Order: sequence, then C-alpha cells, then structure tokens
Amino acid sequence: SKNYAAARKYRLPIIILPCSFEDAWWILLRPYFAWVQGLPWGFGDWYVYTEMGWPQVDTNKTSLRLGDNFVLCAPTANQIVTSYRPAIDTVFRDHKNWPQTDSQTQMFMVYGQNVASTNGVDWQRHRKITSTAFNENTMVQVWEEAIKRTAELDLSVESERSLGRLRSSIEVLAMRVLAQVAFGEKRALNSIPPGHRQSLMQCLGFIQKHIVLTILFSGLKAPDFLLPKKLRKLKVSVAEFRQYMEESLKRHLETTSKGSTTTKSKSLLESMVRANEAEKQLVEGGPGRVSYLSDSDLYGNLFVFNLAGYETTASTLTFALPFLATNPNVQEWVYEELKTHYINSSSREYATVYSKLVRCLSVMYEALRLASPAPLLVRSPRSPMELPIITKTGPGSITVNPGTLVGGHFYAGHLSPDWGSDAESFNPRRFILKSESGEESLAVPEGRLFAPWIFGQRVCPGKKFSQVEFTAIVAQIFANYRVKVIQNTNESAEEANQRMMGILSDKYFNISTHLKQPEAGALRFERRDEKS
Ligand code: HEM
Repeated sequence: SKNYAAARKYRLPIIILPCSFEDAWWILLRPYFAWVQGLPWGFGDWYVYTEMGWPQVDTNKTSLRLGDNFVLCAPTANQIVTSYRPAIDTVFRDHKNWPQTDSQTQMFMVYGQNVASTNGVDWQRHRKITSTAFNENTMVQVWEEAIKRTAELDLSVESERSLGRLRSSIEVLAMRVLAQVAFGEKRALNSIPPGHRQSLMQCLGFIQKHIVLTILFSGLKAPDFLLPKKLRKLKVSVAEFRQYMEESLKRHLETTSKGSTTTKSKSLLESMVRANEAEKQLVEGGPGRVSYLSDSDLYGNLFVFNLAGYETTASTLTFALPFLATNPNVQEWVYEELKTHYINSSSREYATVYSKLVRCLSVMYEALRLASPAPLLVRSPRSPMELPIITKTGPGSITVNPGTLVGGHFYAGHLSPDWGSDAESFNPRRFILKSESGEESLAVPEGRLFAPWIFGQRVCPGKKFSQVEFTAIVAQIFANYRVKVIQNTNESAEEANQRMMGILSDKYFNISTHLKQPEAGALRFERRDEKS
C-alpha cells in the first residue's frame, strides 16, 4: 500500500502485481501458477509481468494500451517501465547515477565479481582491463573463425533442420568461435579431456539452461545426498567449468610470464591477463586502491564472457535465418551484395570485406529489433533523480527515489508505431541509407529508439564482436545457399511462411530469446549451384 501511494503520485497508469521477479521464491514457484492466466475477467493478467524478460512474451501490447510509460506496482518495489526516449536517454547514459540493481547484476556473479556484476569504481577497474581484449586484431580472428566454422556446418549434408536443431548447431558454432577467439581453446569442446567429468560444452550448456538455479544455489554447502538430482548435476557442472577456467588461466599466465615477444595478443583472455599484469607492475608498491583484477575476478569475467558471448549471437541468428527464409526477396537482395563484395571479391579478408556487407548487418539489426535478447534492463537511482515522462497532457518529469526501479522497455521502443506501418514486419532495408553516388551505409532511421546493445559507457563491449560474427556467418551461408521454410503436407508456401511467423512470435526469455515451440518449424538449405 505504501508502494501504491507512491505510484499514484507519478500520475502514470498503474498495474498492480501480487509479487515480482525480484522475489527469489517466486522465480521457483512461478511455473506452477501459469493457470492463473486462464482466469476470467483478467484476474490473471498480472502473471505475465512477473518474470524478468516479460516483454519477450508481451512485446509492445501493454505499451500500446497504456502508453510509453507505466508503473508495475509490486509489494517489493515499484518499477516505472518506460520506452519514452528522453527517459531512456537520461537513465542509460548516466550509469553513475542510475546503476544496475543487485538482482540484475548478481545474475552474473557465480564465480567472482566481473564487469557485469559491479558498479562505480569497481566496474571501471573491470571494464578497463576487459575492454583491452576487444580490439581489431580480435575482430580479424572472429571473422576468420566464424567463416571457417560455418563452412563446417555441413548444411548440404544435413539440409533440413528444425528451428530447435538449428539453434543447437548455431550455439555450437558460436561457442567454438568464442572458445577459440576468447580463450585460445583449440581442443574439441564436446570431448571430455583427462581429469574432467564433463565436456566444456556440457557443463556450460547445463549452467546456461539452469542459470536461475545456478545463481540461487551456487553458494549452497549442503551434502550431495540431500540435494535433488538436478542440483547435484548443477554442482558438478559449476565445479567442472571452474576447473576449465583454472586450466585456461594457468596456461595463459605461463605464456605471459615467459614474456612472449609478439605485441599482438592471441586471445581475449591473453590480452586481459597481459593488461592485468601490466597494471599490477604499475601499481606495485604504489599507494591507493587496487586497480588490477584478482584471480577470482578473472574467473568472474571469463564466465560472464561465456554467458554473454555466444547465446546472444546464436539467438539472433536463430531468428534471422527463418526471417530470411520467409522473405526470399530479402535473401536475393542480400545475395546481390554478396556477389559483389564476397563471392566475386578477390579478397575475403576482414579488412577489405566486412565493412562493405552492410545489407548482412542490416539483417542483424532487424532481427534484433524484432527479437532482442535483452528485452528489459532495470536501473535504480542512488539518490532522488528526475526522470522525464510523457502523459496525455504532454511531457513532464517525476522524482524517482532510491528503491524504485526504472525498466528500460526496449521491445516497446523497437516495435513502436514510430517505425511506421510496417513496424511489426521484417524489413532490413529500413536500416540502409543510399548516398547520391549509390553507396550504401547502415543507419538507424531518425527519431526511433534502437538500442539492442544499449549505449553510453556501459554499452555492450561485445557489440562489434557479435556484428562481425553475425555478418561472417550470414555471408558464408547465403553466398552458398537459399533457405526455405519446409511446408507441411497440403500447405502452400504462403501458409508455411505464415505458420513460421507464428512460431517466431511465440518466445520466452532465459539469458537470450528462446522459442516456445522450436520443433514446430523447420528450414531447408538448398545449394545455389544445384537445381532447386
Ligand atoms: C547479439 C549479440 C549481443 C547483444 C544483443 C548484447 C547485448 C548486451 C546488452 C544490452 C548489454 C547491457 C546489459 C546491461 O547493461 O544491463 C550487454 C552487456 C555485456 N555484453 Fe553483450 N550483447 C551481445 C553480444 C556479446 C558478446 C559477443 C560478448 C562477449 C564476447 C558480450 C559481452 C558483454 C558483457 C561482458 C557485458 C557487460 C558489460 C558491462 O556491464 O560493462 N556481449 N550486452
């Protein structure tokens, strides 16, 4: 009731919730209460808003009904949900005054503090060291590794794949790219090396799938026989992944201490270790706070790179490919670009090719606009802060107190009617600008909210990594294949495409975007050099 009284003062529409995703107990119980959605007179309408990534289910429905800003009023806290651009700008440009909340950052705190789990000066320390790892040398590796691994996908041998199967193939691919580029890991990721009980892919995959349980129970000291089977398995996976990280770090520390003479670092981890060692030398004996990372910090960051670094890209591709399959004209438009700059180009090198493939990148932008893996990002001020709002009477502002949350509702911004009458359809051309001389470039149309990697100082450090990887994979696939939706018996191509769009809109959130029915649709990859 205290929260409700505070919410009323904002003069914004209010949705009352009996609990929220900030309550740990509710996260566990939530699946058992799905039935409330079937209650008459909208009695169960609150249910959808009680999970972290709810906009992936609701998309922009609530925003169309209630406007650009409204309040979710729960017993734990009020959350002002906004897709109003001045508000998004105010909050996300200023991470000092609008830091992340514990419930969001702690999601990433399984092995140690890291760039995603910290705020303020601690964050600066993590960010400084980890950012050194994302340089142009890394991008060359991402490009080459992604092309090589895509060629190994064997799309002509296994030419028909359900969306579920496609997702797992692409996850393996993206994980390989990350493992190679980030950790210099050359071993097969799905075999079990001596001294291990699980492969790297097995343990990371299991942690990823049960990330919420991992966060809730990673510190649990209970003896194994008291734990349910799933938690026992999770404990093994968490320990296994730690062992992989320790081995990897040990290898890298050895190489760094040998003082390798090349200036170019070979992996993200190596750059990070190097920058950290340099930082240690710098402060040795000097006064002031610690500016380097401890081993536990390094593990924390390694884990978070794994968590943030492959599923997001894999998720984006699992949407982009079927979107392209339902839009053969867009495929041909992408192919035109590939013919000029990739297929018939004398070089396939990152430096010459990547920046020219703007149509490929526009496909990524459009897939992210429609199915971003980060649907709602929450912040909360440390001291009372002004937040711009918009009501029926026009723009204004309200004071937000500490303890009140502000949720940036990126889905609503990405699907807003501002994008025009085709806001809901897949049309990557909207991101392409043509100069008078006919040269194409990528641009977000004026006056739209588009921030899948957010912006400002806390922008995703893997933004370019993911763009280069996505472009390489799309280029390599569409230079060689046409992709089609597989029709069911008695179904026309048009009907199959319609069905596919339905499957793609049925989503849920777990670190990234997932389909509820990935086995209900499938794609066929047809080689371009064979008759179709
Ligand atoms: C399509 C791909 C990707 C998307 C859409 C994406 C999106 C995002 C977003 C929205 C954030 C901000 C979260 C917040 O502040 O609450 C973020 C942070 C982060 N991302 Fe990404 N990301 C992608 C790929 C990657 C990749 C490939 C890596 C690493 C290899 C990566 C590493 C990180 C890290 C470490 C952070 C935390 C940074 C910080 O808090 O300072 N991401 N990402």
